[in-house]
Amino acid sequence: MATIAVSELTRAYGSVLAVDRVSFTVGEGEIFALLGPNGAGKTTIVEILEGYRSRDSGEVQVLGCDPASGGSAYRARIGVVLQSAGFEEEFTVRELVRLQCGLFPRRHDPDELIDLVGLADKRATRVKGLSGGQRRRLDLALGLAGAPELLFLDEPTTGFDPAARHHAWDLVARLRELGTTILLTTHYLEEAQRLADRVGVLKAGRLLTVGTPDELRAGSRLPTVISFGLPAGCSADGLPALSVPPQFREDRVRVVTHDPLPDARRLTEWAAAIGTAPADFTVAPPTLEDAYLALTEEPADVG
Ligand SMILES: Nc1ncnc2c1ncn2[C@@H]1O[C@H](COP(=O)(O)OP(=O)(O)OP(=O)(O)O)[C@@H](O)[C@H]1O
Repeated sequence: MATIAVSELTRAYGSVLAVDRVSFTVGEGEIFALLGPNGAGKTTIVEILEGYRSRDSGEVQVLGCDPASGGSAYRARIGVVLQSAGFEEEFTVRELVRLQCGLFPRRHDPDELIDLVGLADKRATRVKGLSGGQRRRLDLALGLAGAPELLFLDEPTTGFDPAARHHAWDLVARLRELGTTILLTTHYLEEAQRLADRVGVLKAGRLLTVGTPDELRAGSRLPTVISFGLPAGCSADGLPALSVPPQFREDRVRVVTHDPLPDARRLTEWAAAIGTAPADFTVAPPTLEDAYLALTEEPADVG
């Protein structure tokens, strides 16, 4: 049975149709990322799934319950990590985590949880002495306090430096290993590519597509870009025939191709024949971000 099953979910605020007949499922142990531009409807969907917001129509089942009527028993089974939880600044990390763990019947050991989120050396630090990234780790510890079967992560690494972001990604990977199902929202496409088993892309309340990051990249039909520096003494005329005319930018050549393999083969054979390796030869297939931008920048499908 799916951990989350949403069918034809609809929610309007006055004349704004924030969520328009959205359907998707999330399997047990899966990491699912909801993506979409500002105002696409992500928060509305997540809050309906958490049981904090009502819906106008559609079916929603989460952990076998309807969140609208699940009450506190339902909410004890989920973990919610918000973007900016307000903390009691005078509490220490350990005090806050212990208090939060005490609220749940099924709970983590507070000290293990502090270790898990990488705050072991900040156990006795007051919240007011934590950096922004450390506060986000504390957010995560508090969201995990009830050993949730399902975790909602709302933009978990916004404001993180690169090292803290990688640490958070490792942590999510460990949670996956522990079997936690995760619904993630993020504006970082690299984060979705790294973490999500599947992603759903929303725009103006409609779910445009659902698939694995690789399926979305392949489905985008965007070209691959082969680029390299022209070796000294070589002219553009000497390049082999390719599936498309190459473009020249300063001293670099760009081949924007839907047929990358034969083009790359011709170019490497050409390089071998002239005996000089082109500088910084790269083959860049479309990224999830490219596919996402192509999808969300298309005119809206009305109907
Ligand atoms: N309480 C509310 N009252 C009126 N309109 C709302 C309310 N909450 C959201 N909306 C509108 O519903 C739409 C969807 O908003 P929502 O917050 O779900 O989007 P989002 O995808 O989470 O955006 P973001 O990426 O900016 O967080 C937007 O047009 C927003 O203005």
